[in-house]
Amino acid sequence: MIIIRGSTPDDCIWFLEADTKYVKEQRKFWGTEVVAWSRGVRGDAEKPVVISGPSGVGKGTLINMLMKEFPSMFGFSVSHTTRAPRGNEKNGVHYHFTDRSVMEKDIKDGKFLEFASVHGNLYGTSIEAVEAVADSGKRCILDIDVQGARSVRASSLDAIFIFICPPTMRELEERLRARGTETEEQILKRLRNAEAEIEQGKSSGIFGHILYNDNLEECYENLKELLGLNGSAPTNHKPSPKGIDLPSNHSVSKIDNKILINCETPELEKASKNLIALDVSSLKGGAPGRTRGLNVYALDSFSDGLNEKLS
Ligand SMILES: Nc1nc2c(ncn2[C@@H]2O[C@H](COP(=O)(O)OP(=O)(O)O)[C@@H](O)[C@H]2O)c(=O)[nH]1
Ligand SMILES: Nc1ncnc2c1ncn2[C@@H]1O[C@H](COP(=O)(O)OP(=O)(O)O)[C@@H](O)[C@H]1O
Repeated sequence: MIIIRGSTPDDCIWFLEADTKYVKEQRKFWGTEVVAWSRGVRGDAEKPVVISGPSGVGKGTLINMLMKEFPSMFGFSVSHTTRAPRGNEKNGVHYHFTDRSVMEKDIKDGKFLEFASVHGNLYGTSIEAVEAVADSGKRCILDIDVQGARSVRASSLDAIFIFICPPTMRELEERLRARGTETEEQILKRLRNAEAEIEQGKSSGIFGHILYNDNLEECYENLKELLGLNGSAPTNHKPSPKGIDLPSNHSVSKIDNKILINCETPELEKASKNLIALDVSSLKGGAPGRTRGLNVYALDSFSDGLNEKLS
């Protein structure tokens, strides 16, 4: 672990990853030794939720309902795509609309957690998209296809996988047509792909949960239930932790899983709260990009609190 002096509180603690799942994965991918640094992020993030299903089944509708009812709890992973925006879609909100050449280069540079060619266009989840949601203290929702879900399943991201099924193919076709966002040719392509997607969604073992979206309200209730959101409004949204100021003069020691930074403040009156503890016992090594679970707090070294908190 290194602490960078003079950096912002959110950017001052970094970990060198040794043999974490991510490093092993990247070593295998590149066929060479890999050095990975990841930023120490205080607190933890809840498991991301991966939602898949054929075009027109209602994924977007269900996700919107969830985000509307629990705005402080969920954040959407904004994917990249090479398809053209629909009339109501905003760049950076619904998707990052991008050129194929740019996206292919970013994929090559390892910026994507997963990507797939779907209905003739390239779609992908950037590592940054998922991490940005987790940084904001929210639970990340990914709307991705079955191939993407398979890649996420094989990655270091620990997630919940949900597949949404239509009641019938006929109903799926009606929804796609009624939505009115695709040309006839695109609708037919999406319907052709839907059969294989449903087959794989049900049988591949990727998805831990399958929900039928027949009646929308019922399906939404079932979704909330499996996310543990039924009943009273959840209160487990953690406030963002406050920043810490790292002084220029300090000494560092280690007791068990706690790293203590002793700040040398010359004035006695300022010398209470002069010890910062970094509890690394719950670290989740695990880039991409971040090591989560770091617990940082100030200790008053002149009180019994020190012994209490360290015992
Ligand atoms: N693998 C992958 N699939 C994605 C991503 N973003 C969207 N998709 C999937 O691409 C498919 C087409 O999405 P879209 O063009 O928005 O059409 P819609 O499903 O009819 O709303 C859907 O199955 C999405 O779940 C992504 O980042 N990665
Ligand atoms: N249970 C449902 N019953 C009827 N229409 C639905 C239901 N769920 C969604 N829809 C409608 O079907 C269309 C496709 O839904 P959408 O959320 O865009 O699907 P997806 O994101 O899976 O492509 C939308 O017009 C939506 O309002």
